[in-house]
Amino acid sequence: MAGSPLRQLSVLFRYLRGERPSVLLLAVLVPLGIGLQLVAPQMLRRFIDHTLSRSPSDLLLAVAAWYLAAALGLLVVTIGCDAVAARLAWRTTNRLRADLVAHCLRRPSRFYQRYPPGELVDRVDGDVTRLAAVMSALLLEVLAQMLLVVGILGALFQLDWRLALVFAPFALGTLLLLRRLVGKAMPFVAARQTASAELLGFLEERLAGAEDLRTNGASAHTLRALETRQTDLYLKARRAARVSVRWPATVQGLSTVSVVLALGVSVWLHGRGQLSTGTAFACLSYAMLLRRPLLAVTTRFHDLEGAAVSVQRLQELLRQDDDVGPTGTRHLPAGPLGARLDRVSFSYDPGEPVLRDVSFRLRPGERLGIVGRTGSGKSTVVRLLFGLHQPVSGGVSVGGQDVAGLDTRALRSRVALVTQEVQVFHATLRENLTFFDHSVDDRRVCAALEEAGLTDWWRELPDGLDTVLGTGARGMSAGEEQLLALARVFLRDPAVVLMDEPTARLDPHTERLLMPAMERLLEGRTAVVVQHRPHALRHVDRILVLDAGTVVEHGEQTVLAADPTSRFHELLRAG
Ligand SMILES: Nc1ncnc2c1ncn2[C@@H]1O[C@H](COP(=O)(O)OP(=O)(O)OP(=O)(O)O)[C@@H](O)[C@H]1O
Repeated sequence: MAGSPLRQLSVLFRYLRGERPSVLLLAVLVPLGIGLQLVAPQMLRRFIDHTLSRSPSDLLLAVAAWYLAAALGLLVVTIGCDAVAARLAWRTTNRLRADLVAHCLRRPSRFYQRYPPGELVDRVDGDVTRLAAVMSALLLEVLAQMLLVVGILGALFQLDWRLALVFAPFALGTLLLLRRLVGKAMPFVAARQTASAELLGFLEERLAGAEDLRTNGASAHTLRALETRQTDLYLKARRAARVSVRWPATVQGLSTVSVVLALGVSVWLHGRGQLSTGTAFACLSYAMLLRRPLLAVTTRFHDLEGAAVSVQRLQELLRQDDDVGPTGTRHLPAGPLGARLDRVSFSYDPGEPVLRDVSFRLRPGERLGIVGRTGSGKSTVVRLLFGLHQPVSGGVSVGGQDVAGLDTRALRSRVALVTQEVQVFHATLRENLTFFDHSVDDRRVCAALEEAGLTDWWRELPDGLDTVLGTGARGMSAGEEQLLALARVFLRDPAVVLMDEPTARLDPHTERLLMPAMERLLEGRTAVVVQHRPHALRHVDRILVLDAGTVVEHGEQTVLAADPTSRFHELLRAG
């Protein structure tokens, strides 16, 4: 938690670069507002002194008119400043939010294992919103109020240097105190925000699994766990509030002392005939005015510390630069593509290898089925071919090109991955298939649905291709969702199809219904299909059996199935 809040927040100024007109406008409005605030006590001084010296009423009226004009001007400038600063804050933080979302969209699956969706939402939205609230406060209250303090001291000096001498140590002392205290509450604020994000992550996970929790009788446990987390958040929030509240109270006390001091010095100088009544009144006005910026800056530091912690959390997120795909620039040749693993070893973390010396070669159009016990490394092979990970040693290639050297978009356009997880977006059926690419012709969309065997289903939908699917809209069965995933692949027409247990969450009957569509999809394409149930691998040419990351069998499916001594035969028999 190193660094002061202001240093942490300075990273936000990068986002101010594109906002020159608003920044320039603020650069004019803020000093103007400060000038108007400083000028008001001077008007009062003149008014009082002219009144006491019985000056002509025209002069008094003119001073009063100027005072009113200054007050009105200040009102207009304050409203203008607030509006420009709020707009600036929203525009800059919206850009920050967009950067964060773009960054998250590039992250691999392990990033989402590290940050559950609820916690990510708290960072991408909660932290950014906290920053939006503070950006305007930062611009207006911290910088402008500091300027106001300097302006007041200057005005006092101009009135009488002895007055300035009384206030300068107070203002300086307050600022030094603030400097010492700034950042002290940050560890506590960080603990509060982490607890809050964890609570959101917990809620998101438990509400998403509400049905499972209810049917398995785990609701009471969930409520108890919620209470524990809420208590933790409450205790951390209370601790942060206690630490943060210390110095507004200190500054409040100091500023009261300064007003009493100003009053005493003014009365003393006035009594000795060295200060006019108007000047004494102006001095008191400045003393009151000085309280405002110092108190505002002080109380705002609580928010600023919270914002600085948000920036730290956002920076931590932005530092996660483990990219989701290969970073190369090469493209794949047109036409059918082969695939190859050449003596590949791989481990997720430094430690036990997950794959050891795995090799196979697929000619264009050839289909490989991978079977093996749970945890034997089947999905890892698929992820390597999809460019989600790089091997520790050995080579992974598609179409004769090393996957690591390929352009990610080029790879994804020719290689498709189907898993058991199907994300149905809250969007129309058409958008769910085209991934929001509105240039795709409806005829191609319908053809893809037909290939997937979904024609009867979608024709029954109330709004056809415009029917909204997903949460809160038209629900789908697990089988229909899986067919939708196949239709997405048909639409993209890739050369290589990778399937990672696409039917794992389906019952055998639904799985059988899906088989014709899967067979159509694999026809004429190079494919790697991972399946737990070896019976579901009818449509592949070759079989590779993995055991603890090592290839223990590899051959033609028909040959292995017919050989009673083979591992594959044993797996088939075991069912
Ligand atoms: N993201 C990850 N980080 C660390 N270890 C992982 C990760 N994903 C998988 N593993 C580990 O790597 C090993 C192989 O996992 P993999 O998912 O490839 O196995 P699998 O054969 O597909 O298993 P299953 O049949 O259960 O899906 C397992 O021990 C697993 O715990």
